[in-house]
Amino acid sequence: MKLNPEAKAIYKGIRDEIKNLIQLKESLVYLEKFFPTNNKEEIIRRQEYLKKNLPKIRPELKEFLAKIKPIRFRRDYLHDRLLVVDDSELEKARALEVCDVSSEPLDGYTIILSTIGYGVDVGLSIAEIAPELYILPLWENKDVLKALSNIKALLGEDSVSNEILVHLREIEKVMKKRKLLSELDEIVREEEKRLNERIEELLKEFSLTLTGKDLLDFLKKLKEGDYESIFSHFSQVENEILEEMVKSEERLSNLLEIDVEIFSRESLYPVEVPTERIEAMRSELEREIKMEIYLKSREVLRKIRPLIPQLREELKRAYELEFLRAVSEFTQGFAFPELIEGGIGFINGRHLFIRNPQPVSYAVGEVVHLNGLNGERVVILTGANSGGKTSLLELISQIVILTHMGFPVPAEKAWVEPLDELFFFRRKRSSYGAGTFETALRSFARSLAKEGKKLILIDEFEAITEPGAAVKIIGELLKIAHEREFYVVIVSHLGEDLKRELPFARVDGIEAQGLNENLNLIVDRQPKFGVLGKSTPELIVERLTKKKRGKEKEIFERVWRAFKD
Ligand SMILES: Nc1ncnc2c1ncn2[C@@H]1O[C@H](COP(=O)(O)OP(=O)(O)OP(=O)(O)O)[C@@H](O)[C@H]1O
Repeated sequence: MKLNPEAKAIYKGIRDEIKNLIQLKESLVYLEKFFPTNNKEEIIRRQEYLKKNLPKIRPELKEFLAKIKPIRFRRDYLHDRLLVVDDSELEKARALEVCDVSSEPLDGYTIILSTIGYGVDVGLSIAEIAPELYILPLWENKDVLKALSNIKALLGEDSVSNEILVHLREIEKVMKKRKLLSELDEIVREEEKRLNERIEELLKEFSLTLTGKDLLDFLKKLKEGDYESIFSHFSQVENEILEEMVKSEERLSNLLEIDVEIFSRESLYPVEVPTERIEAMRSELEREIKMEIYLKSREVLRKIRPLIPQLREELKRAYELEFLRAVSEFTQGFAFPELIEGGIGFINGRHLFIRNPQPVSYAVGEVVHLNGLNGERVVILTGANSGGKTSLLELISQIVILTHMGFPVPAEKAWVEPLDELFFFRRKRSSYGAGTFETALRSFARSLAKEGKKLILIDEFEAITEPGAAVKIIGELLKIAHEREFYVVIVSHLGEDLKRELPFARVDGIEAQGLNENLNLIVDRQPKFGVLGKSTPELIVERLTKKKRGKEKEIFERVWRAFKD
């Protein structure tokens, strides 16, 4: 569908509004597929797709969909392993580009894999040689798998993520160990601190027991040269300290599941584990954990590999669902328009960007469902300042654009003929002058010259030229539009003059009904069909007469009287 720049701006406004509701960037591509189209079958296809899918959307889906992220299985090169293969397989193995390959075992690798019996037996595939490339992304995205499972459950469907999650539990233990490894420094330093505190306690108790009579005893034995009993006194505390050390090491052994002997028996207090010893422990643990992760991953992957394509499908569907969810949120209370021939109309349409708008019913062309119309294709919309004329043109555009996107529209009911073009001429308050007039005239004429089904919306064309000339120009252009069977709604204050020129046109009016107690205009936004809208300057003068004081009031009173006479 062809949209001139102003119409396109309205389309973009709608698209951005939906875009803002979409929580996942991967879902945005779906929105791009809904650019307005003039193809009736395509509009119907889109409507049917949305009619089928929107009812599935429930508000509870939102929080789970927000947690969906892509699970990327990256093809990394793993430097920790060597694959030993027969000479004849070297080329094929290297082509996998997943780890170093050799025809004989080499030093310096944590994991040695082999197809010819030099290490852990493997087949020549990435899943066998580097199963972690599949399993670790799944493990790191357990939240995504859980969310997917919840989403499917809300749809009353089963998800493969449930089965994947069950199998992933098999690597839970080793993954916990891997986490501990990353915290090894803190764990050892914490134990070291605890041990030192315990030793301090022991020493404190020990010094307390040495007071008084014990001290005299001690001195006596020293004089007598009875070192044995003095040493035995000290060794008692030494033993207790050693016992505490063993306890600490046992605690670490249990936690890390390796033998731990890291506290020096040479210096008993304060205890300090040398960094090299922690590092040695770390590399031993790392080696063990890497091997265990490899073996477990391979075991798990053998079971879940066949589920991965379906998982990919489910993730894709989740992105689509998030798009649908945003559309559903945006179109709450909207209705699907009926595609008809001969006109455009709606009942109780609500402007998308006005808060609590007064619903408005409107039509151009042959729409039998609205009373008081005679199928006029050209309509002149007149009436009160700030009555809502521009807003009505916007509302018509919104309904027409959403219809051509295949979406429901903000109205109770709507009937729209599929069009080839929407042309919206918006009056720009800032730009007046010969240049503006010429540009506008040219683009108006260009739109009139081209074939196709069209809706032309014009907001106060006369504002950019003189009223007298405007009647002639607009009159002639609208005659052409009428001959070519285009639909036109034109906002104009020159209703009476234009009506004379264009007997085929309908004139509608939005009317101000008076002033309320705060002297604000009361406007009925619903245009009256076939009725010229009364203009409001009179009401504005009345308002100023009532609001102003003194000399100014006198002036406005005189002007107001002029209206009444
Ligand atoms: N259906 C509606 N319900 C509630 N408010 C509305 C409605 N239509 C328009 N308005 C409000 O009325 C004000 C004037 O609207 P708008 O600019 O469309 O009027 P207008 O007739 O084009 O005015 P002007 O003659 O000055 O160009 C805006 O603030 C708009 O939000």
